[in-house]
Amino acid sequence: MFGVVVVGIGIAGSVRIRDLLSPLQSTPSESLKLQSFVSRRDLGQYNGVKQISLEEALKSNEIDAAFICTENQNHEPSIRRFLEAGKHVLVEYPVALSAQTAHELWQLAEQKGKVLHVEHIELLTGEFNQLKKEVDGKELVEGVLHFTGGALDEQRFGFQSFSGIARITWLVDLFGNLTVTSASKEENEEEKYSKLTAHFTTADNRPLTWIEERAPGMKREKKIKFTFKCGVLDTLPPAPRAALGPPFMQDQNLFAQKLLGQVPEEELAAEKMRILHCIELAERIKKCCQQ
Ligand SMILES: NC(=O)C1=CN([C@@H]2O[C@H](COP(=O)(O)OP(=O)(O)OC[C@H]3O[C@@H](n4cnc5c(N)ncnc54)[C@H](O)[C@@H]3O)[C@@H](O)[C@H]2O)C=CC1
Ligand SMILES: C=CC1=C(C)/C(=C/c2[nH]c(/C=C3N=C(/C=C4\NC(=O)C(C)=C4C=C)C(C)=C\3CCC(=O)O)c(CCC(=O)O)c2C)NC1=O
Repeated sequence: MFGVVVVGIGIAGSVRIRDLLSPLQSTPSESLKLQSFVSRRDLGQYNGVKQISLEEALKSNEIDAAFICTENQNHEPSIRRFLEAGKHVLVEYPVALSAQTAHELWQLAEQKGKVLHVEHIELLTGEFNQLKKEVDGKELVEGVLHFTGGALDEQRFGFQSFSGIARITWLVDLFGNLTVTSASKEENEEEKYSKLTAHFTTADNRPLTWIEERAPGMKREKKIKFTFKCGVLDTLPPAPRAALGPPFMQDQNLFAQKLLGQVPEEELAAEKMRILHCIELAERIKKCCQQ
């Protein structure tokens, strides 16, 4: 059994608590035991789980792993403290807000011999599984991924290429490693409107464009237009419910498998490479926009 503490009780943190309290039967999640949670707010208890302070969590012998579900700005200091305290870490994406920090955090995890797991539920949805099947084996000519969503505060969630890392991850998982060719950002501070446009090329020199548009009240939605040699894909295929349960639950199982030593080294290495590659693209986009 691995004792777990959840840190940060927002949308993601409350789903984590729910899922930890009701693991799917006969899945690796059954080896996780939710012990307590940490919050800046004084909640006392939440769904029967007790609140403790961050210091108590770091010192506690009954806690083996922390789920970091706070805003992006807080990921780095939290991951560092839990790894330093000898705990395994699961963090909601993005792992960090700079490429250098991400590298340092992995180094620290390896030095401490602990698991550093980054949630990427965007790869675990029925929608994405279906899309991946459709794209598989087709030859890309060019593509666009356009995301819209509500405003996110950059102070708390970081530059848009980092908070939007899930879109970069989609493109990399579908089309392989990418190169950023240019990027720009439009903003209207009064209306809290922002639009990021990034251009990439694939290893075969095919162009891909990512647009991330955010404003208060804007509907959370993804649109695609992928042109292949054999035709155009311009709607996300209808998504069957994922057979393995909701995305956060699948992610929790993956983390438990890592703790149990059930994930092959090559898989861990490939995942780490993908995450670091995506963070490096995010960093490159940020630099282009700030030039
Ligand atoms: N909501 C979702 O569906 C998904 C969220 N994520 C990631 O999950 C993380 C959290 O996002 P949401 O839950 O949507 O945001 P949110 O704003 O609902 O929750 C963040 C929570 O963390 C708390 N918090 C911040 N700093 C803290 C600290 N130092 N100590 C304790 N608590 C602290 C805040 O008070 C807030 O309750 C982000 O990294 C986001 O990118 C990732 C995938 C999906
Ligand atoms: C309803 C309001 C709502 C909010 C405020 C919300 C926030 C939210 N959803 C995210 C991702 C995500 N959120 C979800 C799914 C969900 N997330 C949920 O809160 C719910 C209810 C679902 C259920 C379907 C998924 C699958 C991702 C990964 C990125 C993606 O594919 O869109 C992220 C991480 C940053 C990002 O990729 O944009 C945030 C902050 N999601 C929402 O749906």
